Amino acid sequence: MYIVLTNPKAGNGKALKVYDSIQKDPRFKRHKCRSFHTEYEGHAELLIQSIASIHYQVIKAVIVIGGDGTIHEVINGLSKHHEIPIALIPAGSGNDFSRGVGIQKQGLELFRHIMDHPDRVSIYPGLIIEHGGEGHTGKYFFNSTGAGLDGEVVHISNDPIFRAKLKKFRLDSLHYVVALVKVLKRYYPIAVEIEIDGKKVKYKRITLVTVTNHPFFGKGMKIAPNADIYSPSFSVIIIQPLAKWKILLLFLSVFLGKHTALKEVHEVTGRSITLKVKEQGVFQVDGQTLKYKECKIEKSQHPRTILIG
Ligand SMILES: Nc1ncnc2c1ncn2[C@@H]1O[C@H](COP(=O)(O)OP(=O)(O)OP(=O)(O)O)[C@@H](O)[C@H]1O
Repeated sequence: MYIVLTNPKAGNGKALKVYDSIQKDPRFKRHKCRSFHTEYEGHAELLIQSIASIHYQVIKAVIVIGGDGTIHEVINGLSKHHEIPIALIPAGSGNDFSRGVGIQKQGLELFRHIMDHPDRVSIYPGLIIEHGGEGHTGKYFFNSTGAGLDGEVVHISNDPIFRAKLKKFRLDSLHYVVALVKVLKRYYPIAVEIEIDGKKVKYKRITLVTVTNHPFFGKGMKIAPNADIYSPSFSVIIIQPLAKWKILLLFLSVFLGKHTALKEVHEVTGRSITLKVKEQGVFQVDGQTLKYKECKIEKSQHPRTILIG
């Protein structure tokens, strides 16, 4: 049995169109695909957790139709079932994980490929665990996590009122750019202590720190040009304070991965990273925001099979 999980809101309804096309394909019935649609934020995680807890022995794969937010919920919902393969039919507005893992095909063609002869790759998701807070719970991530400017931009760009306003002016595809401009008006660099594989550095002021599994962030920006999802290490991008005009230059060059030429931008690799901010700060984790004071980031000990095409 295959579980097909669709977020009908992803990509402004694109996921629903993709689902409509694949459920008409004869393979859908032949391979015993069972479909579920998410109904609210966070639903994918709860839904897949309860489906997997009952049917884990017969699930051949979970096929996700959606974007980065949906796939993030799904890996966390499957945190007790590392053996279940996941496939993503990208239908979000950003689709950074799809770029990072190298998915080439789309929609119905990708579905047919996954059913007939999928390429199987194995990756180690990231795991972020809070230190010293109330939760002590971990979150898995496929893309990246970070604090500073990117946390603030994601925080604003996920605000439903902000998104509704952009939609009204048909600017929703530019939500990261508009959020960046908004954040820059009042943004102050943060103090952070970063420990990478046992080496600790205290920064009085940085613009952002991002720990990433693959190069892409915020709809195809090549934030960490040398990151590789198949590597056992993360890429860590540290950006020291920049003049505001230079942040815009950074923003323009990041799509080509050329921003690392700026002297304020550093890219290093590491397997075990601890981030400690002075006051509780906004972290983005796969485009969702969480508040931490201190957190540890490592690769999951369990590989996850991804079906791609
Ligand atoms: N029925 C629903 N109504 C409203 N929100 C939903 C629903 N189902 C899921 N969501 C939420 O929609 C959010 C966005 O989904 P997703 O990230 O997959 O699409 P996207 O934003 O278009 O793509 P991307 O993240 O790749 O830019 C997720 O955080 C998820 O929790």
